[in-house]
Amino acid sequence: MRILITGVTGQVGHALCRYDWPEDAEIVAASRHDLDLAETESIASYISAGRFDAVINPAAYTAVDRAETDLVAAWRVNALAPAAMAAATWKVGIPLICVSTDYVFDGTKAGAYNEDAPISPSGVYGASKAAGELAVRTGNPRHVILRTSWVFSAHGANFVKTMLRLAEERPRLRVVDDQRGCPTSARDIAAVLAKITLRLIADPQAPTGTYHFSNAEPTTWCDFAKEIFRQTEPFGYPVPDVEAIATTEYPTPARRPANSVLETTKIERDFAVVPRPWREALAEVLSDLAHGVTEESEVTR
Ligand SMILES: NC(=O)C1=CN([C@@H]2O[C@H](COP(=O)(O)OP(=O)(O)OC[C@H]3O[C@@H](n4cnc5c(N)ncnc54)[C@H](OP(=O)(O)O)[C@@H]3O)[C@@H](O)[C@H]2O)C=CC1
Ligand SMILES: Cc1cn([C@H]2C[C@H](O)[C@@H](COP(=O)(O)OP(=O)(O)O[C@H]3O[C@@H](C)C(=O)[C@@H](O)[C@H]3O)O2)c(=O)[nH]c1=O
Repeated sequence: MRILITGVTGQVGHALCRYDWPEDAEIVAASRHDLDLAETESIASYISAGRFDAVINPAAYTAVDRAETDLVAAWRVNALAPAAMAAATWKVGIPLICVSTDYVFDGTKAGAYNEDAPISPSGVYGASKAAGELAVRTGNPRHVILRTSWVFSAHGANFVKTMLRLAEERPRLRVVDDQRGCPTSARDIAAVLAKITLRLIADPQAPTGTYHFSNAEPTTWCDFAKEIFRQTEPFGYPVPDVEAIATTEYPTPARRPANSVLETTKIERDFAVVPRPWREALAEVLSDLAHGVTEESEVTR
């Protein structure tokens, strides 16, 4: 079986390429150079020529603040490209697995968001991802949209690596303590995406639709930062003071949801997925970073 993976230089795409796929899986890892998703017209021919059995699309325009002023570019990659992929995959009769975000919610709900909760994105990134979701839902009934949140890994850009970099530069960090969510390891997301993809390829009756997946145990960005430094202290990394601040004290171009905790019971039931606590996944990533396993090495499969 041939599986196309996009966004392979990113956190999730890279983890997917390093996943321990079964022997009979041929992974086609498409970088921007192979398939530029901003060139919407090229997507259909690439997919129809590829003779794939499934497409996994973690590629996205993920610069949340930059998207506010780079709207067309964000919409091209996050909305138009998934639309073209949905049409192309439906035409050749294969499933499409896309990744979406907790930022489709406005964060005003008190508890965790389930898959049926109304979406109401507050920024361009979230809105463009929501449009991509809609296009996938309407374009290919054999789809899974996996919403996740606060992704981190040893590879690529993320909050964990930002905190470690800032700790080298400053003795004191100020981090918002009134936005709640669940940090999620890219490696864990990749394992879930692989499981779903293999099931969809093997079973035409496999469940489809929208699913939430994150690591377990909601937290705030501030407590996430504190835990990063608690865990890195034994490695001899600098440990800054972390000051809890309100969102109003850290103005950003894009508004982030105050609560974007995702409820994961549906994916646990339908795909037998068991989310582990993010602190456990964080320990794995920090250990990789401390031992120089940055996962930057070339993907060979
Ligand atoms: N990061 C996060 O915290 C979260 C992410 N998500 C979603 O998860 C998915 C994976 O995110 P993550 O791995 O962190 O993203 P990254 O930002 O790490 O990677 C994005 C990937 O998309 C690729 N890409 C961007 N534009 C294009 C283009 N025009 N053509 C081809 N490829 C392109 C990038 O390629 P290049 O290197 O060439 O730019 C890169 O490989 C995304 O769909 C994102 O919306 C959901 C929740 C949280
Ligand atoms: C660097 C920094 C950030 N912050 C705040 C800003 C923001 O509210 C929060 C997170 O900051 P970041 O900009 O790193 O994260 P952000 O880009 O908002 O992360 C999001 O990325 C997209 C792609 C997603 O889909 C989301 O799930 C989420 O992971 O922390 C501080 O309070 N202090 C700091 O020093």
